[in-house]
Amino acid sequence: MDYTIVVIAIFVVALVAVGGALLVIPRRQVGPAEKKPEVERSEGSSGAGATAVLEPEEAEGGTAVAEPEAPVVPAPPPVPQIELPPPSAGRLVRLRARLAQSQNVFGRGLLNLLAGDKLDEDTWEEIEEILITADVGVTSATQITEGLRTRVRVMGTRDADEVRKLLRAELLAHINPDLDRTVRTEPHGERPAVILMVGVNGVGKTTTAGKLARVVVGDGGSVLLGAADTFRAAAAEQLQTWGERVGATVVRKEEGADPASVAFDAVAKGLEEGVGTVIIDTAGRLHTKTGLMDELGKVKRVVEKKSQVDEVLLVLDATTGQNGLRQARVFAEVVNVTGIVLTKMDGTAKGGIIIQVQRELGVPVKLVGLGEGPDDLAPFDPEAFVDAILETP
Ligand SMILES: Nc1nc2c(ncn2[C@@H]2O[C@H](COP(=O)(O)OP(=O)(O)OP(=O)(O)O)[C@@H](O)[C@H]2O)c(=O)[nH]1
Repeated sequence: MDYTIVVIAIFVVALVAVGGALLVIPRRQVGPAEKKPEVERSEGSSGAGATAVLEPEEAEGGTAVAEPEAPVVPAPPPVPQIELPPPSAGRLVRLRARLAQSQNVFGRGLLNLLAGDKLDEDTWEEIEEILITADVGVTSATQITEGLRTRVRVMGTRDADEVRKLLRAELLAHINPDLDRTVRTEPHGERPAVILMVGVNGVGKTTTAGKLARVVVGDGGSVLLGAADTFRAAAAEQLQTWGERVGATVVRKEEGADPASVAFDAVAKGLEEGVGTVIIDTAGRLHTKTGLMDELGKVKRVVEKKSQVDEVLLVLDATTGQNGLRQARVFAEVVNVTGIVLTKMDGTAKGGIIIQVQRELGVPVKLVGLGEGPDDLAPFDPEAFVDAILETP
């Protein structure tokens, strides 16, 4: 009997022990699975290709329950920002400080000498030298000095303001304010105006083509750019960027393609799109005069099958002085240059080049580059230029 009671007691204890264990074990197993899997999105996870990263412990053994993936919506392609550049009017006035800064030596040097105690032979020689140093050219420097000397004598004045006025008038007369400096960008009915940019590499030709496109757009026109400088692939690339910024089509071909065919296609496309102005950048390598003549002559002839060429703008780097002038002469001999663009005027004290180049080529300076910024190209205004040189308010 006692034995039976002992056996029953052992059985009951064993039953309780097994039951308790059964109750505890399932709980432990449920624990980790209850935990929600953490899903971390990589940067920019809103777009396509977002990666769910599992925590290491879950990846090892736990049953990770991933949240349903949100439908992947591809990011829209970036819309190029089309800029609206400022109009051309008043640009030189805006950039006057830069001009005044670079031409300061030239203007102030002259004014200081003229305001000195004595105006003798030596002083007049110094005045002439300053003008020559500023690239005015020997002939013009002599004429300006003589003209000023006569005016000062006739007026019998040494008053600083009066002398400044006389110098202003003399310089202005040599820059010739009466020349027509209009850049002909206006279309002819259905036909766009065509502008050829010529000049040696590195003078800022491609940049100027891009800046000019902005001037035209800023003035309310529409533009197409032709990358006929097929010599350098980067030039077409550069032009493409300029075009995109103002929403202009750029016609280009592979490196080494025939520049004339690019120019022809550009004008044809310009007609088709109904744009007002087609600006064509050319390579104009100065390897030989005959080569240059062939290349530019062909471009011009081919373009003229579609439309007249309204402007041939010769781009010159103002910092290159006499070298630039030599280049200018060669270009003027091979193509009918209708206007000059002087770039990098912000980087030289030799603003007198304007007088010399106009005198040599008989062609007006129409635009000046005064910096690397996209809108640092201004229509040339003789009065604003002289006032900046002399810092006249
Ligand atoms: N400071 C200053 N830099 C300028 C001006 N105009 C152009 N540049 C710079 O001159 C450099 C040469 O300009 P590009 O337009 O590439 O010269 P390019 O004549 O077209 O040369 P290619 O494309 O090789 O024919 C660039 O760094 C321009 O930013 C200007 O008015 N002032």
